[in-house]
Amino acid sequence: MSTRNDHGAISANEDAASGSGRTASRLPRRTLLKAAGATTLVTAAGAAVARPAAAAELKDFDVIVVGAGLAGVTAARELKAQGKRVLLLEARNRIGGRTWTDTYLGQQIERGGAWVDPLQPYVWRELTRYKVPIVADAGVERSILPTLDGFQEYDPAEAYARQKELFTPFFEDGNREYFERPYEPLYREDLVRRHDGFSLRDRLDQLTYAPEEEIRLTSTTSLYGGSSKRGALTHLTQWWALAGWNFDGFHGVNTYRPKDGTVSLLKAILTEAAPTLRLNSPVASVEQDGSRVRVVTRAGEHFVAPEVIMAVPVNVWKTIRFTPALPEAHLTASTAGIGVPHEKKLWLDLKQPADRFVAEAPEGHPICIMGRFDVGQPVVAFSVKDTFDVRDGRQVEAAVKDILPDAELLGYTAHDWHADEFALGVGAFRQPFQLTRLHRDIQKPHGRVKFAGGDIADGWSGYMDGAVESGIRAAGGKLLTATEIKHLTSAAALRAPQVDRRLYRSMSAF
Ligand SMILES: Cc1cc2nc3c(=O)[nH]c(=O)nc-3n(C[C@H](O)[C@H](O)[C@H](O)COP(=O)(O)OP(=O)(O)OC[C@H]3O[C@@H](n4cnc5c(N)ncnc54)[C@H](O)[C@@H]3O)c2cc1C
Repeated sequence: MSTRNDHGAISANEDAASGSGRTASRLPRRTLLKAAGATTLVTAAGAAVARPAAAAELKDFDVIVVGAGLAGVTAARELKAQGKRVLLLEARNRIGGRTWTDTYLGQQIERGGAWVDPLQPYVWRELTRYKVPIVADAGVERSILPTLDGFQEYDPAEAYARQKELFTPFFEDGNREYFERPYEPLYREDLVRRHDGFSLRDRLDQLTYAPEEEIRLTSTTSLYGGSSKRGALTHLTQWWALAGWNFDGFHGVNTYRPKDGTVSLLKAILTEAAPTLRLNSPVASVEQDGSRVRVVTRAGEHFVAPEVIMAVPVNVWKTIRFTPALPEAHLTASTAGIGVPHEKKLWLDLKQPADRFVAEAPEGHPICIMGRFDVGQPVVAFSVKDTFDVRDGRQVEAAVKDILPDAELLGYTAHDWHADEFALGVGAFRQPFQLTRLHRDIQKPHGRVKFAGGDIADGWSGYMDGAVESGIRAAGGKLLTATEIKHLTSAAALRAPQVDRRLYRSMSAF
């Protein structure tokens, strides 16, 4: 491989030390890490002011929100609208959590969540409210799919037409009633129960596709944790229902992005919320005592308020000490995990191929999906293989070349979300039985402690939309009615840049 610089054990080690799990083959990391060590009080406008720890001056809050991802900042804004004083505690040195606008090779990239869609009413409403400009990717020119003896190139329209035929029976068994109201996943709990125990692998087995057909589907079915056995059929079916019960809607959700990155939306919400934001403040424990909740950071600072909203990923709950202990459902969910494990997102500097393509690989391959979605952009790739070590440049190059033998990899940058201690996975994708056995209970407060996050949303759980919905719910804000959702999604579709959505490939939330 010809490299402009090598794949960098040095930067990989720095990342491991910082606990971020990110591997950057070229980015200067020292500046970032230096900033991460400081205790910083940040104004809503984003200006950081270094301050000594001063717990005494930080006690007059009505609510403490833990986690400055999309759910946390949305909750903070809703609370502000109710006249509440909010302290927002964030573990990292940045806002955004599992969304993370960064740069690579001088270009804007998203290391986490990237795409938004008019079919997603909560997040689209926020984008509209703050006039955040939206762009559409250009769509792909080539589609590369696995066959039984390698990979084959197709015209994308042709490839997706076949995938549509294969995927549609996956969800449609003549009965759509079990997700009659997709934003209320347990509205027909009686019917959902019949399906909730099935994994995606179970459904593949039921449908008895020919091996050469099934292999075209497993990049999707294994995307939720590395094996098609992990993900629940009901979660994918709910997304399918939210997308309008059709393949085009489902595939199209990876078309649009905020032009200036997801961070532009986060900043807009945060500016309105104007909480006291404290970065670099990982919370170690949450103790309820009579009428107050005490939140203690790892550094030993403590803050007290009558109410707390935990807007951290479900997978992270188990790492925080709660007194009294978390209810069983919350602990079970956190221990088993709802956020998809093992996922890494990579950005590859490929000299060849230079066109816009998408390539899918079968279950078990180190790279599930990769593609270049816009002219001149680096190639984005996703891996859910537990043994794939993105710090090892040789492994990365071998995985890429296995799919694209002529590829010329010049460099890459990656983030391992599973190794990231403040995420412990990517977005939500429930496992069998988690919807019917846990979902309702883990949305419930634990005394004076409430929970928020895209992982426990009713609608687009696993997407940014779900994070907004959940932040509104936890803060006691007004959720959208079915009529409002219908109205918003059709109006939003008209405002979105018009492109041929058949040329886009869903990576679902990931
Ligand atoms: C690789 C990847 C790709 C994705 N692609 C898409 C996509 O294209 N479209 C889409 O809609 N969604 C996508 N998602 C999902 C989406 O990003 C998430 O569902 C959403 O951002 C979750 O928001 P949240 O606020 O619930 O959680 P988070 O964003 O995780 O926010 C939680 C916050 O809590 C903080 N925290 C954690 N522990 C502590 C602690 N102990 N003390 C204090 N703070 C703490 C974290 O640092 C974080 O800032 C993707 C996610 C990933 C990772």
